[in-house]
Amino acid sequence: SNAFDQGGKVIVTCAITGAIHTPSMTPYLPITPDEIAKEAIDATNAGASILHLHARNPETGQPDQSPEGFSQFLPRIKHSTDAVINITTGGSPYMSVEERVRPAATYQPELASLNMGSMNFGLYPLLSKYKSFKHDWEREHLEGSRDLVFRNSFKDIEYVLETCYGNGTRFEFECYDTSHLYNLAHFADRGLVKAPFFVQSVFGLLGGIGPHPDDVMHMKRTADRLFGDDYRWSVLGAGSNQFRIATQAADMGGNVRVGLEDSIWIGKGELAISNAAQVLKMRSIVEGLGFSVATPNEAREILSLKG
Ligand SMILES: C[C@H](N)CC(=O)CC(=O)O
Ligand SMILES: [Zn+2]
Repeated sequence: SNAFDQGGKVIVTCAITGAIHTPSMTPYLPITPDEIAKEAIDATNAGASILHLHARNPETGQPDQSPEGFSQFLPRIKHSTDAVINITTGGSPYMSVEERVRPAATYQPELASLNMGSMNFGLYPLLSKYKSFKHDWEREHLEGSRDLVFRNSFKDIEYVLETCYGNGTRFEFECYDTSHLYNLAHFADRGLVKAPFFVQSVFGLLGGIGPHPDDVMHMKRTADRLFGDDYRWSVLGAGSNQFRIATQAADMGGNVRVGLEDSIWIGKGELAISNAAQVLKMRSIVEGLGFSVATPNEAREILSLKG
């Protein structure tokens, strides 16, 4: 189903910092717990109802998937907002699934991301855009992706499901291609995932499906055929495709994801100064289409979350 069936409500997810972009790419990437907490609270006040969260090393900005790393900002966010907390199990594509699932297993959030297939994860083309980096790990992070496989085997996916389902945690199913939709259908056939499925279709990440409007239509048509009314569709566009992809989907009643995890831009060649700036731009597009942004409780209703 989509906004047309959701009372004209569009769920805006904001992915605050992620594990793809690095500190030398933009001065606005939240790194420290204070920055992550403030950005998350501001994004919620701007209209986001779901916060997709990663942690980072406050000194170097390196992805940090330790429960301790998350403990530095989670309580403040929970205290200051009623946003739906969505903890990553993707972490950084260089991490093992055991390491990646620990924060979600520890904090038992309403939502956790679940990547629905293994894939090449091409970040190295970004190298040509930056002459120098503050930290050595940044260049290694990008260069290493030439030979990187983001591993999400059927066994890995089962492991995350088994680890989290008992906690009432539901999933943001990250689907980077139609094969990932079929993998989700496979787990649905096995009764290992419960409807409604929150499908986060990812466009324009090198190694996954492209950012062309036909790609968006193809993923939506495939999801409609495989899941009918049993899914809630959402999209994210990587990099400079973010707003074009989100607008196309919102026009079709789709839910959307923005945030500095997915793109550091607010417009052509213009850096976003905050996550809230992207949420506000997305909100004006959603309202311009005659829809309205869902509140956290409306999102809980639409996604059947444990609350
Ligand atoms: C393209 C996004 N970085 C996908 C993502 O958010 C993965 C996760 O955290 O599990
Ligand atoms: Zn993520």
